[in-house]
Amino acid sequence: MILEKIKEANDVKQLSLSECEQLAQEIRDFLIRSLSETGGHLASNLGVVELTIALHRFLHFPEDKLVWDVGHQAYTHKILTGRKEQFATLRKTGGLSGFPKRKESDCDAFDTGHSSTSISAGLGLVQARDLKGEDYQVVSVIGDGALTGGMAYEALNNAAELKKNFIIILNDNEMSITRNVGGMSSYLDHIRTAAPYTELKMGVTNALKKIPKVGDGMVDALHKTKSSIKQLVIPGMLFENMGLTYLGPVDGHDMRQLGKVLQEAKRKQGPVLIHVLTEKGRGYEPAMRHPARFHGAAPYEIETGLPKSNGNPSYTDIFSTVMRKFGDREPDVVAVSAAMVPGTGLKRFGNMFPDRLFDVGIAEEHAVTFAAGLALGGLRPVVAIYSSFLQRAIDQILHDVCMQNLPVVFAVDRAGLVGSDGETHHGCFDLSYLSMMPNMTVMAPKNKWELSDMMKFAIRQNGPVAIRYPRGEAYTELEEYRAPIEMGKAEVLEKGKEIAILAVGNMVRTAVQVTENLRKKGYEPTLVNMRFVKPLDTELLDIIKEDHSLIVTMEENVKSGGFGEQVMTYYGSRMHGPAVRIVAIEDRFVPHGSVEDLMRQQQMDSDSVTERVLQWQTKVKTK
Ligand SMILES: Cc1ncc(C[n+]2csc(CCOP(=O)(O)OP(=O)(O)O)c2C)c(N)n1
Ligand SMILES: CC(=O)[C@@H](O)[C@H](O)COP(=O)(O)O
Ligand SMILES: [Mg+2]
Repeated sequence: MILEKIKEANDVKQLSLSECEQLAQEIRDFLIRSLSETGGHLASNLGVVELTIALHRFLHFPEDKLVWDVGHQAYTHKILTGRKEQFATLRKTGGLSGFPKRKESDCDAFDTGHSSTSISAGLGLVQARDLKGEDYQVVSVIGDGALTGGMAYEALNNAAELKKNFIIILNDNEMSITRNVGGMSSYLDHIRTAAPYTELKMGVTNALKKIPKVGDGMVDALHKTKSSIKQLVIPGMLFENMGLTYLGPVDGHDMRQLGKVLQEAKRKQGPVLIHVLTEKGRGYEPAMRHPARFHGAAPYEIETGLPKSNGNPSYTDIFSTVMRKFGDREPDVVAVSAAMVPGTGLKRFGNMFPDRLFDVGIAEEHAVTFAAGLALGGLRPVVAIYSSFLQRAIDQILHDVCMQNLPVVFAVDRAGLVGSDGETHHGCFDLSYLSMMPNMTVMAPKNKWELSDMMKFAIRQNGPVAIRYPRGEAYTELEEYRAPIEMGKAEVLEKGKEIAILAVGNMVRTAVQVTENLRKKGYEPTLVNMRFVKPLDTELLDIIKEDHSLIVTMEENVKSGGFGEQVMTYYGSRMHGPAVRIVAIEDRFVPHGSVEDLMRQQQMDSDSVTERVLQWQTKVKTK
C-alpha cells in the first residue's frame, strides 16, 4: 500500500507519477470506507483527490500556503499531512475537524467553513509575503459553486492589480451542492464545451508564437482584437480581460497535466487562474449518480449508498410541507434560497412551483436584498437560509429589509448548535443580531406544530419576521398546547411559583425536563414557552415578577445580546426586579461534536441546568 508510506507532509514528493495514480485510488477507497462510518463531505472530496496530490507535489508544506474555499474538500490534504489515523474521529467530539483548522495542523493555512473567502485570504497572504520580503507560494482553491459568492468577485477585482504571482485554482465540477446556477456557471459551461476546439486553437497560438520575431506580436494582436473568434481561440477571456492570466481548462484527474500547468502558472507575474475540470463523487458510483446526496453524507452502506439510518421528520421537513401548502394556497408566496435548496427543504416547493423558487447561488447578501425587491413588488418572499450563513447578510436585513419595514419572512434553519460541522456552522448568534434590528419580529417554535403555526402567522404580517428552528428531529411533544399565535405573546405551559423558567424554541424541550427534575426536588416551577424573542412579552414579565424570586432564561444562542440579556435589561430598568439567571452559550466559539456532548459542555443539558437552578435558588433564598 502506497498510502501506508504517507506519514507526514511532503512524503508524496518521493513518489513517481504512477505511484501517485495508485495513491489516488487508495485514498478514494479509504475515504469511501471511512466516511461510510462517520459521514462527511464525500462527493466533493472524491472529486479533488488528484488535484490535491498534484498540489502536494508542487508545494512545500508548511512553508507554502494552500487556502481551501469552504474547506469541505480538504480531506485528502489532511491525509497527506499526517492525519489519516484520525479519520475514525472525523467531525466527532474532540476529533478531527471536517474543515481546515490552523490549530489542527501547521499545513492548514486558513480556517474556513463559509464560502467564497479563499481568494481574499490568499491575496492577503500574498501581499503580506511581499511586504515582509518573504518567499513562499500561495495557492487558493475555489469551487465553481463558491465562485457564485460576491466576495469572490470583490477579491478577483482586487487581485487583478497584483504584480506578483498568486495562483487561483478554479475547481469546476459543474456543481454547487446541487447543479450550479447563474451566469458565471453558464460562462464556465461555454468554456468547457468549447474546450476541444480551443485546444486545437491553442495549438494555433503556440504555433504562431514559434514564428521568429513576428509570432509573439501576432498572438498579442489576437488578444487585442474584439472579434468573437478570439473568444473561441482564447478561453477564459473574461478573466483575461479583468487582468488575470487564464490557464486551462485542464483535466483535474490527470496529474501529469496538472503538474505542467502548475509549473507554468508559477512562472507568471500577477494573478493566474487555472481552470480545472473535475467530477464530483468520482470513483464511487452512488456519489457520481447522486452528488447532491453525497455532498454532506450521513453514514451509509457502501454497497448501495443508502443511509444507515433514517431519522424522524426534522423541522426542515415541517417547513417543507408548509411551503408546499403555501404554494397551493398563497399565490404571492415565493421562496428564495442561497444554494441550499435541498438543505432548507425547498426542493418540493421548487418541483411544484419552479417559477416561484429563486436559487440565487451562494449569495446570501444578494438573496436578502433581492427578497426586499420581491416584497416591494407585491410578493411575499420567504428567505430560507441557515442561521450561520445568514450572518453574511446582516446589513442587508437591516438596511434593505428592516429599515423599509418590508414583509420578508426569514426561515432561519440550523439555529443553535448544529453538531459535526462545528464552530463555523453553529447558528448561535441570530437571536442577538436579529433582535437588535428595529421592525424585526423574532420567533422560535417549541415543536413541529408551532413551526407550522408560526409560518402561517408570519406571512400575514406587514413587516419582517424571522422564525428560527434547529437542525434535526422536530419535537413532537406538547401537542395539546396550541393556542393561536398572537404578536409578542408568550405561552404559559405550567403555572407555579418561586422559580420561573422562560425558554426559547428548542430549549422548551430541555426546560420540560428541568421542571420535572425540580418538581421532584419539591419545587413548583412556572414554565413559559416564550414564542417571541422580539417583541418581548413584557406584560407577562411584569406578572411573573410578582410571585417569583428567580427567573431562569434558556436559549440556544450566545448570551451576549440574546434573549436572557434582554429579560435582564427589562427587569434591570425596574425597581425590585427578581433575580435573573441566564442559560445560554458562553462567549467563546463552540467546537464540533455531537449536539448532546456540546450541550453538556456548555452546561445546557437538562441535568446541568437543574443543578445550576438549584444552586441559584439556594443563593437567592439566603440573600
Ligand atoms: C456562506 C455559505 N453559504 C452556503 C454554504 C453551504 N455550502 C457549502 S459547500 C457549498 C457548495 C460549494 O460548491 P463548490 O464550491 O463548487 O464546491 P464543490 O462541493 O462542488 O466541490 C455550499 C452551498 C457555505 N458553506 N457558506
Ligand atoms: C460545507 C457546508 O457548508 C454544507 O455542506 C453543510 O455542511 C451542510 O450542512 P447540513 O448537513 O446541516 O445541511
Ligand atoms: Mg463545484
